[in-house]
Amino acid sequence: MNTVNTIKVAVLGANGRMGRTVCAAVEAAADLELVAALDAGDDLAQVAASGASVAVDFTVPAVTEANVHALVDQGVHAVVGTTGWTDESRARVADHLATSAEEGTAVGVLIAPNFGLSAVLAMTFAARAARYFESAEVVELHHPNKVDAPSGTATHTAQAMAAARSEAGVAPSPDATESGWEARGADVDGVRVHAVRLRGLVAHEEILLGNEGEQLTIRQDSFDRVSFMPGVLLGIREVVGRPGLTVGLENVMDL
Ligand SMILES: NC(=O)C1=CN([C@@H]2O[C@H](COP(=O)(O)OP(=O)(O)OC[C@H]3O[C@@H](n4cnc5c(N)ncnc54)[C@H](OP(=O)(O)O)[C@@H]3O)[C@@H](O)[C@H]2O)C=CC1
Ligand SMILES: O=C(O)C1=N[C@H](C(=O)O)C[C@H](O)C1
Repeated sequence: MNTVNTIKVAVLGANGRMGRTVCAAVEAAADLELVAALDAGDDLAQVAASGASVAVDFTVPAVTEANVHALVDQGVHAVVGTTGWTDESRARVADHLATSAEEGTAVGVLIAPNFGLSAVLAMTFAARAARYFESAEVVELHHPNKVDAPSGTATHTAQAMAAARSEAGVAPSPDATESGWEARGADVDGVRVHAVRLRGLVAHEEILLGNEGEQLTIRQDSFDRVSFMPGVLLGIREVVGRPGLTVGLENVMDL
């Protein structure tokens, strides 16, 4: 379907697990039109040439930042699910967007470590609960084809929990470990994050919060990549009206 009101969408990483699912979801949406499906080796100039106003990036951590800069240069809005972002790489994108806006092109970029509703809610609940518990740790569990660890979702979760704990003046989680630190997971702003890679899994996260005599466990499970699609489609529809950088779907959903 091709009407004047459709949003024209390009997908980067279109042959990947997420990219294939996004292409199918965009093609099935009456208000969206898939105009370009690009993968490794394709020329990104094809994005603007296709008439796309929004590009969705599900590629690999090594290339996603360069892709986003190229999209901003083309005046194309970006919805980014690829992981591997840091404070520094996000700041470079924010600077680029500000310069682009000053020059008259107001582009929006949405970077979300997880587009699944259950994951977004789990992260939000975890951030709210984190200051009420002495101990806080995160376990993320994924399929063994995943190239990065810890997951973007777990990193985002731990950072939000750490910020809430720091703001509330909560002491570091108690831990008497003297040796074998490699078994205690990654230290994300003081919150330990453990990564499991197991055949049969898709994407799962467990947030563990403990006090003397009690525990709160927040768990979310993504059993199928279609679960990310409502969030991705929401991001496409929203990003065109949100110039500048937005990080996290929770901000688009006003959670
Ligand atoms: N935010 C969210 O909700 C979610 C995020 N993710 C994240 O999305 C990313 C992709 O995951 P997944 O689909 O499983 O990974 P895949 O490896 O299945 O897909 C990545 C695709 O990107 C391609 N690619 C590599 N370089 C480029 C490039 N320069 N331009 C265009 N395409 C390129 C790869 O090609 P080739 O194989 O030839 O290198 C591959 O086809 C990961 O970072 C993952 O963590 C995943 C699920 C949900
Ligand atoms: O690689 C994946 O599969 C996923 N990656 C994202 C992450 O690293 O958090 C989102 C989800 O967990 C699936």
